[in-house]
Amino acid sequence: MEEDTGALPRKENFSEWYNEILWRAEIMDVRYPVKGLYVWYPHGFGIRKRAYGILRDLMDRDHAETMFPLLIPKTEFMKEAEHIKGFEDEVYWVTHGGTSELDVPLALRPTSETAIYPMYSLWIRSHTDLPLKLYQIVNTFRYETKHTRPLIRLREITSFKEAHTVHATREEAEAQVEIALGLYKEFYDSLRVPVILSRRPDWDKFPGADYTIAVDTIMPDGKTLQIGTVHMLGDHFSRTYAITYEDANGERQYACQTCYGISERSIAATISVHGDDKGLVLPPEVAPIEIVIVPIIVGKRRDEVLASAAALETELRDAGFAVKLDARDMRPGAKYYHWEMRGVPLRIEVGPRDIDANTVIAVTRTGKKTTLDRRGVVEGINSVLGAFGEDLSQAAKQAMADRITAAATLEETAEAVKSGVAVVHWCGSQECAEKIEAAVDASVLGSEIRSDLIAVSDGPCIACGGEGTSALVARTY
Ligand SMILES: Nc1ncnc2c1ncn2[C@@H]1O[C@H](COS(=O)(=O)NC(=O)[C@@H](N)CS)[C@@H](O)[C@H]1O
Repeated sequence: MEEDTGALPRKENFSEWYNEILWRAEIMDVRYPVKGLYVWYPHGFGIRKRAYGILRDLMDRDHAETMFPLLIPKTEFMKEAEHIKGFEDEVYWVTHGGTSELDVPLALRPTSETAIYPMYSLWIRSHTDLPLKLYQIVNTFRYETKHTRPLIRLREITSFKEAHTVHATREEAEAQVEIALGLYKEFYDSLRVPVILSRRPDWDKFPGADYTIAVDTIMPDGKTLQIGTVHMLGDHFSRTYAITYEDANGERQYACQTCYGISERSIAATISVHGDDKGLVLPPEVAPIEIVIVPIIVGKRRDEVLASAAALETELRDAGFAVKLDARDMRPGAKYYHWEMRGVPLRIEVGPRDIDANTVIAVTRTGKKTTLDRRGVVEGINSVLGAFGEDLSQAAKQAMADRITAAATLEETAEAVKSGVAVVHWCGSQECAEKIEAAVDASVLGSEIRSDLIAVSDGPCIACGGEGTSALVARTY
């Protein structure tokens, strides 16, 4: 990769900062010659690998991972009316195999309900087959006509984790919605990304679902990014795809389902929420390189310093850290710049003075400097990295809190959404939502808000004065 040493745009110019950080920190190459498709650089892929490793650990608690085919026959895809309506403008179709036309066109999965549920119908016979909880991490394809953006709005979603669960009763499915939301909360806590949960208005729910609960974060420019969704499907799809089971009394019942998805927007949020003017700032949990060791070479003690640094690298690697010794023939400052750009959480400096004092200097990516005893250095580093992660969580939470404003009128709402999220009272009607959206040029995101940064209350709808409850209004990605 060509090394560019020019300064990054300031993060306050978020759009320019985001575009530039993707290549300067070697996340994605956006030069692939198909709109909405991008290429992972190895460093970016390393972040994805670790983030999705955490996601898999969470999902594997009580789901099984599998993989369904990419191509979906039009006959199956066209069965669920609402689902089709929601996706017909976004589906890619395969119409030929080689030079011969296919008798049934095949859809590239935009999401996999219509691939999976015909198989669920074959697999599920009795209540003893339930609950069934599967997920897959695959690429999906959506012909997005809005502005495409790497990691945020893709035409090939390369990291689409979709879970599809089947239950004997609606109560169980409702409980699964809560479990899914808990898993997503844990996942984003690991990424140190604060989230707000809310129920999407009916016109914004997943096509074919009863209701959708969304997980949003607030990006540095004040716009929200939907970084996960959980859908209660009820028996809509089980009726369409004949997913039935025999209950304990031998009666045939329709199953009740949920599905929930996360994409590489999770990576976009991590990069955007934590990054600064010097580049990426990665939580230790997802950093491809957690620690970089920089030897401070001073004249005649060069060999001694390099040997000490190499011994430290081995000890830290054996302790399980993703550690790298940067012994390049380069000024330390240039090395600091290189690894700060790539978001390495911790730098360890080793020089002659440190060898004499039997210490090392630990400097976190956000500039906190600690002198650690060389003996017990692993414990020292663990506590420094733990504190660093907590600091990231706190800073991100404070940044989100600073962007949430209670608004009692349309004017106050219009002001608040310029820099973040407005919390307003809304009666829940589509008519008032449209009035609010037209007046403030932002979207009614959702109600039934769950966030420890927002106190939900009742009050007069800011559009009609009727009985309302707290709802989110914001500009969105
Ligand atoms: N074009 C896109 N690019 C990147 N991420 C996307 C895109 N479209 C949706 N997503 C992400 O994928 C998540 C799940 O997508 S979804 O349509 O809401 N839900 C589903 O497809 C369900 N079948 C979940 S299994 C969304 O919450 C959003 O975070």
